Amino acid sequence: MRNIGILTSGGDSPGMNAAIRAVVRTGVFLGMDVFGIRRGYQGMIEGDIFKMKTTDVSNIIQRGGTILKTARSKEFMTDEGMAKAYDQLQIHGIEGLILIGGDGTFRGANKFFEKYTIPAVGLPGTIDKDLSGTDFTIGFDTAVNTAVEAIDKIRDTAEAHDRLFVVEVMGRDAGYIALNSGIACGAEDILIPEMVTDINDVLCRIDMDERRKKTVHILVVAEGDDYGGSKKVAETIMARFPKLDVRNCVLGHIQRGGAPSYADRVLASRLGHAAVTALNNGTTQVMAGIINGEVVYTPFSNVIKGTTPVSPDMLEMIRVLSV
Ligand SMILES: Nc1ncnc2c1ncn2[C@@H]1O[C@H](COP(=O)(O)OP(=O)(O)OP(=O)(O)O)[C@@H](O)[C@H]1O
Ligand SMILES: O=P(O)(O)OC[C@H]1O[C@](O)(CO)[C@@H](O)[C@@H]1O
Ligand SMILES: [Mg+2]
Repeated sequence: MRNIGILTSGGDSPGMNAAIRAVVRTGVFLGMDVFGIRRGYQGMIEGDIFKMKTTDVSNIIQRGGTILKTARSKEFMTDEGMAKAYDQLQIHGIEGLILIGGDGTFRGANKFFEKYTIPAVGLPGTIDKDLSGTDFTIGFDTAVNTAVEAIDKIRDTAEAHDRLFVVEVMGRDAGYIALNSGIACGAEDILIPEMVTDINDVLCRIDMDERRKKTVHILVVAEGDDYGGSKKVAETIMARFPKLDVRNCVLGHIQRGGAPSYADRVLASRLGHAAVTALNNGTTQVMAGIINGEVVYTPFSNVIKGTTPVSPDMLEMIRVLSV
């Protein structure tokens, strides 16, 4: 393969730049021309494509965001949009694609391959870690560390005022950021989409904490939790415990930015290198991931929407440690 394209798609995640760097440098090392496609599939449709040099990826390994920019493209979900994207690949002579994104990005890639047989290899770039086929996704570690830093600060002020905080972290369909930041910050409770939230149980645990004279309560809620978000949880608690001083804090997009952690830089570098090598060897429609320390390739169709159930031992541990 002579010419390959690379794009980032869906929500950005810290470490995407490190992945772009690894892809460009591996491609050039293998004698390929690597074309950057800006703004994900939307840029592919619009022909926002340029040839990348190894120096274009200098000094980016430590930077958050994505130098290629990203987008969610409604147009790519139409036949006309895909046809325009294919035309642009033909114009630039691009024979294969490296896609850094999440489940939606890979779903799109499979549809595109069915129509136009352009081979693609993916890298898991999402803070949510809502993909099977890899132990970690690029950006997850950094996002959890950002959440931990923020929740630690919230605990300081909560302690000063004897307050209860309901903190919402990202995770549209997966509770891994909530689970891991909650454990790391000693949260009193953690609400995640993988478990049906019984609000009466949550209220009971607060009641028990009150009897034990706990003065600070931190509840970490994943945005995708089935009860309806942290605001509703906070309102329900206020209604049941009018004497408690309750605050709600939504951490939001700060979790998507910032310098990637060392773990995300290493993961991105390994997967970027592995993905280009695989594409060059004729592998297609797979996502490169790392399981138990080894690079593995999982077909896009198996990667799509995979959250692993949270182990009951982990939940039991959270209850014990928050006594
Ligand atoms: N069924 C589909 N057909 C064609 N294209 C799709 C399809 N699903 C998703 N895409 C394309 O992939 C893009 C990215 O998908 P999505 O917005 O779901 O993000 P993602 O890749 O899952 O990342 P994240 O969830 O981490 O933000 C979409 O904006 C769309 O252009
Ligand atoms: O970029 P947007 O549209 O605000 O998307 C937010 C969503 O993206 C994610 O950050 C994943 O990329 C989710 O955690 C969150 O629900
Ligand atoms: Mg997704």
